Amino acid sequence: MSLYYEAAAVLANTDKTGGSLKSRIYRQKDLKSSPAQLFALITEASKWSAVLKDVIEKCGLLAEEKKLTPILALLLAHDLLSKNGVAAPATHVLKLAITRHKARLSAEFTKARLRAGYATLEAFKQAVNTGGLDAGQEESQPVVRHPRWVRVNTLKTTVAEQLSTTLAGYEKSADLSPILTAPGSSKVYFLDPNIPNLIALPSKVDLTKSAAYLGGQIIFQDKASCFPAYLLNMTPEDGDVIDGCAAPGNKTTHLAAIISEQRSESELEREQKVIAFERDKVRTSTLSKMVKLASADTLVSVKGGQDFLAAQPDSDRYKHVGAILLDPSCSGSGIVGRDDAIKMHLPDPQAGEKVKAGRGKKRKRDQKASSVPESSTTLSLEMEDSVPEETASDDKLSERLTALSAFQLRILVHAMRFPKARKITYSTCSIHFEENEGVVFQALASAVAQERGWRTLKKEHQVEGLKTWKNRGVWEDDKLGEEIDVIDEQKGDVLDACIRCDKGTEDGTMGFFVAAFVRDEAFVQSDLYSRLQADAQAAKEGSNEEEEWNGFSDEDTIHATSTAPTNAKAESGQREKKKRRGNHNKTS
Ligand SMILES: C[S@@+](CC[C@H](N)C(=O)[O-])C[C@H]1O[C@@H](n2cnc3c(N)ncnc32)[C@H](O)[C@@H]1O
Repeated sequence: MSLYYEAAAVLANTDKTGGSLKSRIYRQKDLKSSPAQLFALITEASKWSAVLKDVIEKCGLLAEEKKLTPILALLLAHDLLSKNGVAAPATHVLKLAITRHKARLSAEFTKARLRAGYATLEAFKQAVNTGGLDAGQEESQPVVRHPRWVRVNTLKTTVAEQLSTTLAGYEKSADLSPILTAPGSSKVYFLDPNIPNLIALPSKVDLTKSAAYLGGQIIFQDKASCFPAYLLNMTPEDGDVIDGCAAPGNKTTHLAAIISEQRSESELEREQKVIAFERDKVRTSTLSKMVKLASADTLVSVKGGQDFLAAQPDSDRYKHVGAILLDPSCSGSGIVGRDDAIKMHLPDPQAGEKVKAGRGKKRKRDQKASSVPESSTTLSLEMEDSVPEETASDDKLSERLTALSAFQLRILVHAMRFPKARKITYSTCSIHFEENEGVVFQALASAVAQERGWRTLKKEHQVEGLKTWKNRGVWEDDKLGEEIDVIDEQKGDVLDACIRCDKGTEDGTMGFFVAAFVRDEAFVQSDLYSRLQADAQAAKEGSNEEEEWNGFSDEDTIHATSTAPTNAKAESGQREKKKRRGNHNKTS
């Protein structure tokens, strides 16, 4: 019988344990029931709770059964009425306490169904499962919800195919606002105008069990998270692309889809690849699964458990890398909880007394009674931890931002060292200047960026769907160190090149930031020339053995952004080579 007691204990949460419902259950070590069973019971019962609260109160169950708490009554009534019965031996005290009232509970349940306008139990279940009973509430006060963004995976299917299968019967909306306020899981969709193959659906549409989702034909990916791969604007001439921080792989598979779409149009013989680095071994397994499910495995080479910072830019392995997507670990401050916090409406223990007092009097039936009665006690349960990778903590925010931005700058500057790279996107799901524009300005001021000619991609040169995006970079005074000398004319251009998304707006996005960097072909050629010279020199000195790249230290010089790119490109390449050899010598 531990199932109901354990579920009730999780819900009562007397220890005030933090975190999502899922993490609270899965973190408990001494459970007798399976965590999956507990999670399912609680989430299912919560969907029915508005109905069951009413049913339990009308029966006066809690006044008669003193052994039952409101939570226990709700969980047991749920299994008795909408499942196959209570999962306990026939003589168990809890089972007896609920089954004694089965006839009255069933009768009230039927009345609730009919009041809500459902002729069959099946139809009633369907409405409850898809949030259809929320309609009464939402009519009086429309709630704006974060949409469910669905990227159609063009490696496996097309938008047209998905509209006629997975989304058959859905009506097209001309703009996003009806999606944001759609009650329950209304069958309406919006085709995104900025990102190709992206569809917005009402928040509560549940496609998790659809064949398309399970088969990798559609991928749940927030609109903003689709910006980096699209902004990179890959062409067949760009060669390979590195995803430097890849797991779980949303952007990796997006890149693969974009490359694949162009493959048919390309006359180049060499096939482009996505090289996906993921430092964390556990997250690598998620990445590999996602890549396979999306049918991207022939295009993606997963560098699992490998640190991008340790990748040697001059290595032959990366000689075709013309583009790099960097989406490093960040504070996650832009992430929107997937509006899937659930509410559990609990029955009022006093309701039985009122029922007894009122019994015998003719009750006026309200045919139009709301299917979601007002609740006196409601539990709100977060379903998922909203920050999947890192957990932001307010108290040490400034320290954390300093550490994160130092790492982000380091990884971005490292990407700028790949000799053939001519495009980079840098993104975070953070709202903080320090991790966003702050990193961009510091990267531009780095010796590597200046010597290699990196600059931000101007708004007017951005890919069609994003040059029209209005929300651009912001400036915050006194956030950059004094060594960064940003001159005013340049500041405006750089900020205009940066793209921001805010959460909770009519755009329906999470909080996000992305900037693209580019450099001219002359700089790329000059880098390659430097590399050839350095190799020749090294061969002459007889020290051309394989080296392990240890990266530059964090103390890499940062120059003022006003400095013009140097003409002495070959020399600068030599300097870097020497420095690299120096580092190697020190560590070997
Ligand atoms: C924000 S997540 C990336 C999300 C991913 N781009 C997507 O859209 O699905 C950052 C990932 O980078 C990984 N990471 C952090 N530093 C790394 C490094 N130096 N090399 C490779 N992976 C790294 C983290 O383990 C984490 O999985």
